[in-house]
Amino acid sequence: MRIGIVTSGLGIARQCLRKNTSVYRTCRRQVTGSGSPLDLNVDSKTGIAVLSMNKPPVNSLNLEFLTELNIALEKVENDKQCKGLIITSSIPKIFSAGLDITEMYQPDIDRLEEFWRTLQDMWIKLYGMNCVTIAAINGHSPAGGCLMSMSCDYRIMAPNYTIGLNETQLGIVAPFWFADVMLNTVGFRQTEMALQLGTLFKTEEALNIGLIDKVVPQEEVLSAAQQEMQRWFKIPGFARQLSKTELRRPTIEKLLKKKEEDIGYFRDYITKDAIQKSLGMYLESLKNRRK
Ligand SMILES: CCCCCCC/C=C/C(=O)SCCNC(=O)CCNC(=O)[C@H](O)C(C)(C)COP(=O)(O)OP(=O)(O)OC[C@H]1O[C@@H](n2cnc3c(N)ncnc32)[C@H](O)[C@@H]1OP(=O)(O)O
Repeated sequence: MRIGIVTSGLGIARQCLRKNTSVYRTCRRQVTGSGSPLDLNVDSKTGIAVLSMNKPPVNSLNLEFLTELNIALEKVENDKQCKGLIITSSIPKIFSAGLDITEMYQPDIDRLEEFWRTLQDMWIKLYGMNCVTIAAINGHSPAGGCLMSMSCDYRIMAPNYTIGLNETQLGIVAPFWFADVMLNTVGFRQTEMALQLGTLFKTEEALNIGLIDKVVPQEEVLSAAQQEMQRWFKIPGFARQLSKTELRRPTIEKLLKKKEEDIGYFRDYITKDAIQKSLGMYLESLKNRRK
């Protein structure tokens, strides 16, 4: 089954979310053309869903894209046929460039808050997914891209890319829940160094510190993820799921308790003059890189 979801504005996205049971039908109908930022393929035989991000140029996470991701995650979670989810990218050499910096630079405040809330929701869903989740990292994966990868159960990455929480290099700070996920993944010492230095790890370095679990050639990333999934499927689902929930629940609950506070903190922090200046300079440096 091939399902695509188009980004034709928040209206449709919200409509899909509200009428959750008809999401499949509604979205399939919309999809026929090209231009969908997400491809969701569910193989009913294997029970594996492949969610491929396809938002040129760099799969940056803006409000609309995060909304689409939320819809897709919800669909997978509600689909009794789906036992596993692989997240990957259709953009050559990029998994995801992380949060769309233009959402945070000179923002409209209402949209900024909605953006952050939607990101929180996406992370809560992904980190807490009952089904097995594997990140097939076939490109660079900085900041928000790294958060998405770390939120999966297993990470397979192609060589010669970078991954990490590089926020300090932008002059900003990774939120506590980004840091918590990294802590849960690689431990305190690696996290305190990586977060302060804003380290972007090369694939091999990421493997060495346990930020990713396996390296395979670029063209094998997806098939390796499909293969890995079989190992997880052999474990009785309920026992595996409960083990995951027990381990991840405290981290999710920490954010759930402070969701509104976190949105306010983010808004006040991001709109500070000094932070706006840093973001503006970083955006400029990205644009000038190719000159
Ligand atoms: C208390 C809370 C505090 C705040 C917390 C905020 C947490 C933030 C989390 C984040 O995720 S911030 C984003 C961090 N991301 C990055 O630093 C990645 C930046 N991008 C790159 O390094 C590179 O673009 C790339 C991903 C390695 C790809 O390189 P490539 O050479 O293939 O493409 P580019 O020519 O650099 O980019 C093409 C195009 O896309 C624009 N762009 C790239 N990344 C972003 C982004 N994250 N947001 C918005 N736009 C981005 C880039 O400027 C180019 O634009 P044009 O010049 O074509 O207009």
